[in-house]
Amino acid sequence: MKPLPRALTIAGSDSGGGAGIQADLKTFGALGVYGMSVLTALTAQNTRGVQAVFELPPDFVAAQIDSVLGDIGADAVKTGMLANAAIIEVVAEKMREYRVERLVVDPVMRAKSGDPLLRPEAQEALIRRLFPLAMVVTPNLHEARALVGRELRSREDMREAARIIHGMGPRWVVVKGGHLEGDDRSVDVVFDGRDFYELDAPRVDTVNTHGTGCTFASAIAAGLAKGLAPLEAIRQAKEYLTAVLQASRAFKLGGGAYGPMDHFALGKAEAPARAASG
Ligand SMILES: Nc1ncnc2c1ncn2[C@@H]1O[C@H](COP(=O)(O)OP(=O)(O)O)[C@@H](O)[C@H]1O
Ligand SMILES: Cc1ncc(COP(=O)(O)OP(=O)(O)O)c(N)n1
Repeated sequence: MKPLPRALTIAGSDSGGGAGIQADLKTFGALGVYGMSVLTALTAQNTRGVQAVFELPPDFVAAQIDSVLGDIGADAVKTGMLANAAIIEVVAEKMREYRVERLVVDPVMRAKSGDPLLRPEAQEALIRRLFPLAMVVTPNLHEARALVGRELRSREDMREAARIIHGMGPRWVVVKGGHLEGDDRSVDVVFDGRDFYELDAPRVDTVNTHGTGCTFASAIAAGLAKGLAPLEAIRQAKEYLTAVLQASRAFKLGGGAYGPMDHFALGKAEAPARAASG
């Protein structure tokens, strides 16, 4: 029997279940990957926003990584909310110690609600300590803007940002276009240091976009854990995310502006068809 691919997420908890560790583990499960988690912070969060954040001690983050990578191991690792510079330092040190090759860094800075998830002074540590270890980094437009220090309004701006961020060390950069205004497509720009690729998908008309970034980065990690090449893992992640967004449109949870997705909506949509044909 083929061993189950293993993926680890190092991220914060979203008590509302839409983003963070919860979205990551749902994505791993939906994509047939054995998921593990190292918590960096707890958030009291729902569809209305983030009400409170509790950052875990860096030593405890290190202990969790040792428990998982010292015993079970991982075929790919994904980072999400890292909260502060001390946690970033510890995570980077452990990625080196365990020689993690397939590392996806989602440079989470704030939630869609606008609430901060990374201390501003920690951005430097993210760039200097973690980016050089990353196989793929996945900034959204706001994060890319903060990383390169200029406004991004067009695809051309996204390409330029991808080029600059690539210079910070990662092998692949995906600048996500989910927040680009006035576009009926949802286009992400991918750069590997030589070539640009555009991942083009229809923009899904839905309020259920909470956790799209976490889901996308976890799906890339799942693909890498299965042994896919980076570009193929990125393409498949985009397809998965678009399909889940489409299938989750009727989902309604909470009273806030952005609802969560239903990661298992695809399986449910297919179930009656399978039963009918079987
Ligand atoms: N309404 C939408 N329809 C289709 N794809 C979307 C939509 N919103 C975001 N995406 C896609 O979701 C992924 C995550 O992007 P984004 O929402 O920008 O990230 P984040 O959640 O980190 O802010 C990207 O592939 C982006 O293109
Ligand atoms: C605990 C936690 N981690 C990350 C995020 C950000 O998630 P993201 O996928 O970028 O989704 P939005 O927050 O932008 O909807 C989070 N909110 N909480």
